[in-house]
Amino acid sequence: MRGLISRPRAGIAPGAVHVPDWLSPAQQRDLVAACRGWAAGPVPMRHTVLPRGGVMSVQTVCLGWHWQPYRYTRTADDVNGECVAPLPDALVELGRQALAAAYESAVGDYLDGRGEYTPDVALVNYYDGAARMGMHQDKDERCAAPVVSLSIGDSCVFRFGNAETRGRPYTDVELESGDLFVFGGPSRFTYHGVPKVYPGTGDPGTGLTRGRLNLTLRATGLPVPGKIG
Ligand SMILES: O=C(O)CCC(=O)C(=O)O
Ligand SMILES: [Fe+2]
Repeated sequence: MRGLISRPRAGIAPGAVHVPDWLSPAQQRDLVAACRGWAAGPVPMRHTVLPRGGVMSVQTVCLGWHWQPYRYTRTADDVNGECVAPLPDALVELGRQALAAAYESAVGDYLDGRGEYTPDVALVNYYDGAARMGMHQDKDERCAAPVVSLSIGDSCVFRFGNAETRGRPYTDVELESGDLFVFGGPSRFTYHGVPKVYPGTGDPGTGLTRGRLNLTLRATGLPVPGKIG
């Protein structure tokens, strides 16, 4: 929620930047409406089942590629076998703007050999009041391009740790609706998680009356269909 006192942008670790209130209220409303559509299909939003049978409390729908622990596929074989919806160009563009906003004049250090950032997958995560995400690394990608994370709705504690263990040292950052968090470069493989969501803290004006939405953009490094080289 936009408070009286604006929160400053913060470098949390080298390559990890928190930009509060980055999305405008209109952008948040548009993203909530779009997420509702993506959650409906062709692959419905669902709780991901982990390899040892555990079920994530967070619900997820993917765009561009379908993510399951350890792999990306074009079809959602663990859900309904349908092809995932494409990643909209508007989200790629938003990812590029996010990178520029986070890294400012240093953005060039985080771009690929072509001087670009081209995410090809978005995970849309929904947290109800009880959902959490354990400490993990985003490491199923064959590409070290930064991860862009956008938050809408209820505030949460985002725990940003270290690249060696799930434990300390870590920094707890409160992510509110509209906040951007980017981690790349030396922070790209840092363990992170969401130990707590604060129910009822989101502004219903976003269109999300309860819970928290997170959009995570990543570049998988996997081949683009129909493109050679
Ligand atoms: O919800 C968040 O802020 C983090 C999501 C995340 O780490 C992931 O989807 O890999
Ligand atoms: Fe993650």
